[in-house]
Amino acid sequence: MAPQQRSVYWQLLPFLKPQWSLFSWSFVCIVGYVLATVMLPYLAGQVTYFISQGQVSNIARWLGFTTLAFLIQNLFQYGEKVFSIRASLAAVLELRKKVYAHLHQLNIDYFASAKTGDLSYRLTEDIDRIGEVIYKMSQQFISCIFQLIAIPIYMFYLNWPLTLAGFLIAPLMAWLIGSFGNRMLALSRRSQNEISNLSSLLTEVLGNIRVVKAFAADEYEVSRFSAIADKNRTAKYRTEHLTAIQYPVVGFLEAVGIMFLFLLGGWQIALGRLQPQEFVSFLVAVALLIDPINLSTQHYNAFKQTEASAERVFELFAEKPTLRDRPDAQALPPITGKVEYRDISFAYDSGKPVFNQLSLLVHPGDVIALVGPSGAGKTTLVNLLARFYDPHLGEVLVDGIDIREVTLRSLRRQIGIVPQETTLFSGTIAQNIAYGQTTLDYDAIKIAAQVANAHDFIQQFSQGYHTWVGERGVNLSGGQRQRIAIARAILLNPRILILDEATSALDSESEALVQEALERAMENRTVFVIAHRLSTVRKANRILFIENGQIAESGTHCELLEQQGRYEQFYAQQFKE
Ligand SMILES: Nc1ncnc2c1ncn2[C@@H]1O[C@H](COP(=O)(O)OP(=O)(O)OP(=O)(O)O)[C@@H](O)[C@H]1O
Repeated sequence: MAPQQRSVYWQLLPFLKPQWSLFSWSFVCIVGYVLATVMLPYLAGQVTYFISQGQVSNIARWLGFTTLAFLIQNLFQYGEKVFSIRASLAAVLELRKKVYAHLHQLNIDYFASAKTGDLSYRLTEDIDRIGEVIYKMSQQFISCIFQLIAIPIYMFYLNWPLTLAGFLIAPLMAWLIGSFGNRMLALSRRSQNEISNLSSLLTEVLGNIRVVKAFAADEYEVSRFSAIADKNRTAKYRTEHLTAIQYPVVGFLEAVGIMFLFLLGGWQIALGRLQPQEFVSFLVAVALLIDPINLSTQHYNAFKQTEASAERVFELFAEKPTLRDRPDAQALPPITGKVEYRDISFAYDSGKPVFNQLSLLVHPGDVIALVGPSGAGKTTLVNLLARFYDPHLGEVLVDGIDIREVTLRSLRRQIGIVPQETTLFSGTIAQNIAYGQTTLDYDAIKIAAQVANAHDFIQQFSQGYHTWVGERGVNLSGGQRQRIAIARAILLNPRILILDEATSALDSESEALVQEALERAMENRTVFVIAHRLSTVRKANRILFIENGQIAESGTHCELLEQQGRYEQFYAQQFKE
């Protein structure tokens, strides 16, 4: 079989291997369980025989043996369940951690196109299904298969013509189960996609509920939701409908098979080729086969259905990060904050060049304001510095070191970023300020908050720095959130600071507090600020007017006004009240 046609389940092997000892113990218990189970028909035959002879003491003795067989069978069943659930949960935990860590390695571009709801569905529901299948396969399915092998062997030993006749129906059932399974996989793929579409829509719409409300788009959204939910219902119904057909068909065939056996058994007894107690043993063996047959049908279905989930999870591993640490990458030593862009050319995947041989030298402590029309490349310029992307030509150097030669972590830890919109994660204010740090230094957090003008408002909450924010936490105003973001950047004490000034207007008091916090944050650091405020451009050491992939003009506010070039025009439009 060609590797690409291999079942996706093969890719689970590396996650199952470390659990081999637990799986082995489970296997031992399964063998014990099946052996104890195979004893039962024989014991039932013996009990029947002594009942027919009226030998009470023998009846009691054989019933005692039967009870013991049941006890052993149940103890082994407990063992197989416990060992295999432990192994499956451990394997799934490893898989989930690996997928999540892998997602964090992917380029930032991947997340621009991927749907968050879909990703979270893959990491939760899909992986849970895989876990269930591993459990069912490693425990129940293997046990069923062993029973389906061991019990018929015993039946052959009892009376082979009867067994052979009884199993005429088996290939037909196997074929039926197989064809149901393939159809089930196709339907299940569709159903899974519909559920993940629903989850993506919910994440997108509920996450942007302000926009929905502002555009009075609630009816539009409800109808969009209804359409996808309806597709989801149809897909689910088709899967369940197939199951609804499958069980009665397989069940009916089983019933016909059993009737057929009674007929043959009666005939064999009449011919004197079979003892009545042997026929009882035979019937008990057949009864013991019903559960494994039914369960293996169910498990086969689950196995096929979950193949779609496994495909969706392993698809994520197929996404490869292009932006990663080189094998020989070293940690960036503490920097002074000198930045150089050397002959940079860069284009996004769309192919349209953003920069063409751009060069720029920034000295430690310089405050650089990036100004220019929308889409000129201001954000891209700082994205290249934080290495969210690599330039196609040229290099970005920090303190003379090409940033591709150092680890991403050591680079980003020395660059503070204050974005336009502050994201607060679920947690306390202190945890949000110290975002990404595992141990909290409350003194340092407090100092950072003081510099960022956040300490006073934080103190006003009854729980201070322990106040819960983010989802289900207190609501912070736009200005307060910005000051938390500033404190977050200050706490890292970075030599390079990137500020993306918020365009949304704050009230004048809040504005003044944010402005003051920013000015303090900028002190003694190299700062790149995507400027939207007049006060910022005035204070910058240098303004870069970016246009058409180039630094069209460069100088202080006064110098550029005197030049009466593009900046002067832009200034007249954008900044003058
Ligand atoms: N992830 C992306 N994928 C493809 N193209 C992108 C991406 N991000 C930005 N661009 C394009 O690159 C160009 C520069 O974008 P950039 O965001 O750097 O501009 P900007 O000057 O920061 O704009 P604004 O002031 O509007 O934020 C634009 O043409 C934009 O459409």
